[in-house]
Amino acid sequence: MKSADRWLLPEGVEEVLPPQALKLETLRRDILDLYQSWGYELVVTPLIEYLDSLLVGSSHDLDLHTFKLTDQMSGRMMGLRADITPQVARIDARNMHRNGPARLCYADSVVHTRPRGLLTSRVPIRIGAELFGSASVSADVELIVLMSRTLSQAGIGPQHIVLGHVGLFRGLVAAAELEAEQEAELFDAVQRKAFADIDIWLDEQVENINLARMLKGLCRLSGDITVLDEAEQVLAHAPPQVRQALDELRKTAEAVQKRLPDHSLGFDLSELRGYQYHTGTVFAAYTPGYGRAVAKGGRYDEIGQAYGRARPASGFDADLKILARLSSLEVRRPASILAPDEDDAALQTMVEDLRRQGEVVITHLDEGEADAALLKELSCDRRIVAAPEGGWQLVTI
Ligand SMILES: N[C@@H](Cc1c[nH]c[nH+]1)C(=O)O
Repeated sequence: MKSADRWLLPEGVEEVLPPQALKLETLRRDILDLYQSWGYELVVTPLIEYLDSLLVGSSHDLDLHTFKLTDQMSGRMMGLRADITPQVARIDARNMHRNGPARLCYADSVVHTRPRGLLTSRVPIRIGAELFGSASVSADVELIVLMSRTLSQAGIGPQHIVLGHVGLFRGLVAAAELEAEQEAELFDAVQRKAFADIDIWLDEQVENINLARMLKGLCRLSGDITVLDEAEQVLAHAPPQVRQALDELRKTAEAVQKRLPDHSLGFDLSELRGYQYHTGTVFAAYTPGYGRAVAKGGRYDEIGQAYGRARPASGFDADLKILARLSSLEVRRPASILAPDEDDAALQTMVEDLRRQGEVVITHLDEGEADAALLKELSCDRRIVAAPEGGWQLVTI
């Protein structure tokens, strides 16, 4: 190994340096304060835990993204968390003992075996909120609005919010009585939005022509709110659970539009991003200049069952590193004060007082006067000097 290669970081693994790290931390604090003001309580979940508990009830996709290693103490397999949502669902099911809704939030690193997308980190910092114990449309609306406020807090806009409902596809697939393997094939084509493939596949595999027609129509339903009217027609004779899903989606859309009147709303009725774990309304936020969802989430009512207590659940998360990258907020290191390295009680008191008032005071450790280059490097605009009449004074540089 060449010595230059020794310091090379693995692909998708990066350091965050000043001033970006300050921006990231500022956003983390502000967003967690926002969640607290909405009643979401902070939880901290372990970075590493036994694989079987980490992956309980989770998708094949999450399994693929999870780094695995052997625990030297127990000999059991452990995994590095690739998502925090299932851990928080477990906390709600096993530890919280709440009868009413539980609102929880988090901000922590996750690790991925491979990046989720082009230019995506393998060590994102997930920040998110989850609400357990309410199956209402209002709970989804609360989370969609909070997701949007998260982006606003980070100085990200304009925002485009896209809604979908996995119950539409699921309900039609259930009615068509597809085998798991067939469902996976169709799912794959739908995710790729390969319309020609979908049509051929449905003609060959689904005998009920009405269901095949509805599935073909559903895959093409994306765009603005008029999509919901089209869906009414395409799905007019769909099974009751599909009609109910459409009804929920419309109610959610109307309430979100009222709460966020200046946001553009879009619909993608075959959005299946989190199909393996989402069960109802799904939502994502987009912003110009970033090709993927900046924040995403949805309803996942069944996950708690794996932990012994099924509760309705809904939530969203975002990668704080991406939020910091897209943020228009200016977060700068504050100007600082340079203090001499003198063992003098009056000087030390003055320094402590200034720090308590929120000033940044840096001790000048080197021999001799600080030159202009050093002052610039330390971002100093003032310094403490000996006053002619004794004691210390602050002077502007
Ligand atoms: N953790 C989910 C998003 C989500 C959060 N809460 C509910 N859903 C994902 O990675 O897609």
